[in-house]
Amino acid sequence: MIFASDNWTGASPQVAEALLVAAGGYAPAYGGDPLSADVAAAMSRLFEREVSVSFVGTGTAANALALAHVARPAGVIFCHSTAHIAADEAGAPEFLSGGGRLHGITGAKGKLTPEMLEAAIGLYPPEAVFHGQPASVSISQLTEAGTAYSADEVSAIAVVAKAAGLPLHMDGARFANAVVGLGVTPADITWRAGVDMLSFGGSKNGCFAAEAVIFFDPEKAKGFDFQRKRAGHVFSKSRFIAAQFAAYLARDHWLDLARHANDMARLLADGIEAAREARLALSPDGNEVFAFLSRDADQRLKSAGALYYPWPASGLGVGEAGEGEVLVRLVTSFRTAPNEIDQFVGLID
Ligand SMILES: Cc1ncc(COP(=O)(O)O)c(C=O)c1O
Ligand SMILES: C[C@@H](O)[C@H](N)C(=O)O
Repeated sequence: MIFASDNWTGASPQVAEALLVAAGGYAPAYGGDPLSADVAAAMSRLFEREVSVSFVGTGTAANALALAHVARPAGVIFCHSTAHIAADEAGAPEFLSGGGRLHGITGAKGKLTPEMLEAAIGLYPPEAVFHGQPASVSISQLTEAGTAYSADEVSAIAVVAKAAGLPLHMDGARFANAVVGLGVTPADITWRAGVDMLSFGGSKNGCFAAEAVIFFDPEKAKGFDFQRKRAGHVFSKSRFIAAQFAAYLARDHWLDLARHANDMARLLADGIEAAREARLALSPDGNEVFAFLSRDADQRLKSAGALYYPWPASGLGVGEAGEGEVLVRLVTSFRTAPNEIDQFVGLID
């Protein structure tokens, strides 16, 4: 019963096999290999328009470098207060952007609302040199609450960002889970909805370490690779990141992996809803389940070897844990087995 994080999960056999095949022979270094070009073409097909694709090694690098690329002096990056860029990246966005600051907005279910974003931007009038100047907006898809923005919700955020002249970034560490959960195309919830830059994550969903920054207008990617190089993310053997993505995207393998993870999360959420010693905090849109467990159930689960994290209620908009309860995050993955769910549910019933 491993529900700590999809960061704990290994790699898909198809991705592993592709990496072994790519290990043979020679190939031009630093992105000049044919496989890297193939992946760029595959991503353009996937997003139904020409896109630029830049590989990086972690989701944090993808986020921080994308936001650094659009940074401004005394720039302010608007995001959710629980956003990974605010809570779990050790100041990488601020550091790589040369001192940009994050302005956290606490909308329910891990989401920004257009109204809250507009109000926050309004706190930084252009002539107010003391407060800094708006630089960008970043949303997570899935959010850190395991929820997904609908295409209309993304569009509404983009309208406010564009009205203020701000680029919109999407942290897609779990983008695959959002696409499957929403039943939409990748284009529908990105550039068609006004997203300018996407951190396209593969590491949590079956790759070893494969992340990419996608610009939906390749013109706006000019100069980005200098950001990437000086942060040490221009890979000498780029073909090994490319090989992972090639296998990941082939025949929609990435969606199959995410679909299984989401299905397991739904199964888990249904079991929690029916249980006597647990209650669901939020209905999952992807592969993250937030639940209140009784402390007795929490103890029983841990004694049985279940692994998961307690989770702060702030930003979820679900209220605090009651007396004798604990709020936890349960993350499923492509490797989660139905019998793990059955075992977990059997211990909270
Ligand atoms: C929502 C979200 N964004 C970004 C990241 C960053 O990824 P990494 O840990 O690879 O830097 C994570 C990590 O799990 C995440 O959960
Ligand atoms: C840092 C931790 O939150 C990680 N991003 C995860 O989702 O597991």
